[in-house]
Amino acid sequence: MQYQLQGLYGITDAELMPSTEVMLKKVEQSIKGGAKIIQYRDKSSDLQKRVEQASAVNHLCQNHKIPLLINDDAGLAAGIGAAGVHLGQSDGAIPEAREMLGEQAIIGVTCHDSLAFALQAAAEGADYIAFGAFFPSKTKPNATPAPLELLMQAKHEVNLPIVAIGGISVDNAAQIIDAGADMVAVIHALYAQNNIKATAQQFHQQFSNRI
Ligand SMILES: Cc1ncc(COP(=O)(O)OP(=O)(O)O)c(N)n1
Ligand SMILES: Cc1ncsc1CCOP(=O)(O)O
Ligand SMILES: [Mg+2]
Repeated sequence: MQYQLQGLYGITDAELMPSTEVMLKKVEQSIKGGAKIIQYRDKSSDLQKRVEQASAVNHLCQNHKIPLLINDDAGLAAGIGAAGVHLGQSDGAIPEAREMLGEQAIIGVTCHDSLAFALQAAAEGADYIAFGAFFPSKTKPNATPAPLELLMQAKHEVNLPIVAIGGISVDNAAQIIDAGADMVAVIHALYAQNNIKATAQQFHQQFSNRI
């Protein structure tokens, strides 16, 4: 299936979603509010939990025709038939992930604050590039800071959809989108909210204003 790589990109979080049931409810609310891509991100080594949760979220996403990407783990993505994988700079090679997942899979790559990483990811066959953190992140306080101007520069120099991540909220998303981001990836400012659907709608609105 061809997916639209634009809009709100929700990323799951083990602390904000302490059970699979809570995870499914929160992710569904975000999709109903307009999230276009979901990532399953769990940094634990509990393989059984990871398989169970990733499979459950994958079913939910498939029902809504939304792609689920698995963070870090192309093997898990292949095992549960997810739409793709998100790879950091130390999470394995793009060609190997492509081999495991196939031509249709979405492979996203973390580029931190580096245009050189982005150009390399593009040359190796990535489907999107991700920069950040653009703002202080509650989820990942030590993430490399990235400047807003990088988005505009990448827009001109790399022919791939761009994800911005790190401390993005409904209050600062507009400047990120104006600077050239095609997607905003959000954890805390989405999934820690009481009304996740309404928050997702607010993010979605900021993209709709520009389409
Ligand atoms: C969409 C998106 N962008 C960046 C990241 C960060 O990936 P990585 O640098 O590998 O860090 P971890 O998320 O694995 O801690 C991401 N997950 N998603
Ligand atoms: C995984 C990751 N990589 C850079 S910042 C970040 C966390 C994003 O979470 P939040 O939206 O809560 O800042
Ligand atoms: Mg990673």
